[in-house]
Amino acid sequence: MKTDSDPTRRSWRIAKAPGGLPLVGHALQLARRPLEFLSSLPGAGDLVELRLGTKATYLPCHPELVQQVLRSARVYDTGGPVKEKARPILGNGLITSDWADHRRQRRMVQPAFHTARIATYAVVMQEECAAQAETWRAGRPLDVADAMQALTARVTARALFSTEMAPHSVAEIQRSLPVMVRGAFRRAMDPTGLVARLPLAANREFAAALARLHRLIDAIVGDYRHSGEDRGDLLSALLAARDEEDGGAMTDQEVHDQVMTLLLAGVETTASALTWAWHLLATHPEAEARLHAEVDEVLGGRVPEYADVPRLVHTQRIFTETLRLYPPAWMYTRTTTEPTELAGHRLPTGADLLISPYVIHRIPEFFPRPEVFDPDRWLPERAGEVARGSYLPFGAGSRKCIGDVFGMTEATLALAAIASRWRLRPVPGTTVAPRAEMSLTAGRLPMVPEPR
Ligand code: HEM
Repeated sequence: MKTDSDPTRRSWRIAKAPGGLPLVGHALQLARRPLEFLSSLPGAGDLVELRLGTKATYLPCHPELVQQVLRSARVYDTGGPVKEKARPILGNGLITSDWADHRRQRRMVQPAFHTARIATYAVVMQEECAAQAETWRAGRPLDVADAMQALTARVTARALFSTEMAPHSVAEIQRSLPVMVRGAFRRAMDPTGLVARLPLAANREFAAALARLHRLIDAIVGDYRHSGEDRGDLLSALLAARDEEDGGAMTDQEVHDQVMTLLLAGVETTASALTWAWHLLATHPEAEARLHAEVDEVLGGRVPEYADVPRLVHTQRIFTETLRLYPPAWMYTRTTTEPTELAGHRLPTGADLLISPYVIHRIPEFFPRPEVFDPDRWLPERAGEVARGSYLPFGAGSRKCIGDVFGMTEATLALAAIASRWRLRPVPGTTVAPRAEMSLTAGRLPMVPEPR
């Protein structure tokens, strides 16, 4: 990896984003063409000020500045209007909690993602990936986005709850989660808060889906609490967690909020990235051929399992590179809790910052030929080309994705299980363009499976 130059001696370029309008500032540009607009800003400076309405908001366009923000979680806390809108949906879990409470929560949830636990969840991943590959029919087009969403919803739900309640709960989560995610995104994007209050069918569907999910999670948490067994799943780990400082357990409401948070954070992100991976493979035959060669060699026709993951190195590099080009968490926010200084620029309390892995991952200074899908840029001998701290699909610091290993393992197993049986071909005439929604999605992606 490249090393940093001394940040104290650096002279940072501070700039204002061009083209703001009176009253709305840059809000329309951000709402209409977020990826194009944000990606145009690193050319202007290392720290760029834009206005959302009348409020100054900052986009750090250099990895050192992004790292500084993400690693100072007390000063740059999660916050702002997006978090306030997420609270009624997610309650007070890892994503919505403030800095002080987050530390305690993270300590409690972390053991559920311990390597030994991931190995257990990998059994579910292995079964579901093989089952997904089984349902496809040669020559019959399928919506890959839909298939990947179904796969990751089933994996996450079964990793969470492994009991006899699983079939019903998995079906309910598959039905209600996408409605909940769409509704949450609409609310996050509406600065007025009015859309949520209109008597629209979409709002009624959202409220019903949210109520069903809450009821389901309440019932399952109640059942687990009653039985007291460790079923080896995520929920058992959450219920068993004890705070190392005060020995306390999480309340049912706290566990409930963590479960909602894990569902919202874990399903669509992994599904979007997997969908992009299939699109990239179909349009990059050399990477696809090497994937096929690797899965044939490592698996020899077997269903992939956890122990295979370390040997599926090209498969992992494909997913790593997919996350660079199309990071599902394309933008997230922080708000300052006290006056501070970034890049030598004074920021007041309450200043909002936008962190965009999508923007950083496409700056040529940090990723040579950034538009090119090149899984080999992650070969150990080429790792020096990538500037330290510039690869951010899972964030950084104390709020870094808790499900990063879970997601990587799931995606590696899914790519290997499916690629060992199928080659996915694009349906002619389909145009694919990234859509910056709750995740960075490809929208519907019809493809035709061909047996290998
Ligand atoms: C490829 C898949 C994934 C990507 C790209 C991704 C990305 C991210 C990012 C960027 C963050 C940090 C956001 C911030 O700093 O504000 C995050 C946090 C989080 N992710 Fe993931 N994630 C993925 C998969 C998962 C999975 C599978 C789970 C759970 C099963 C999960 C659960 C969470 C949780 C709970 C948080 C909040 C962590 C905290 O604040 O302590 N994610 N994720």
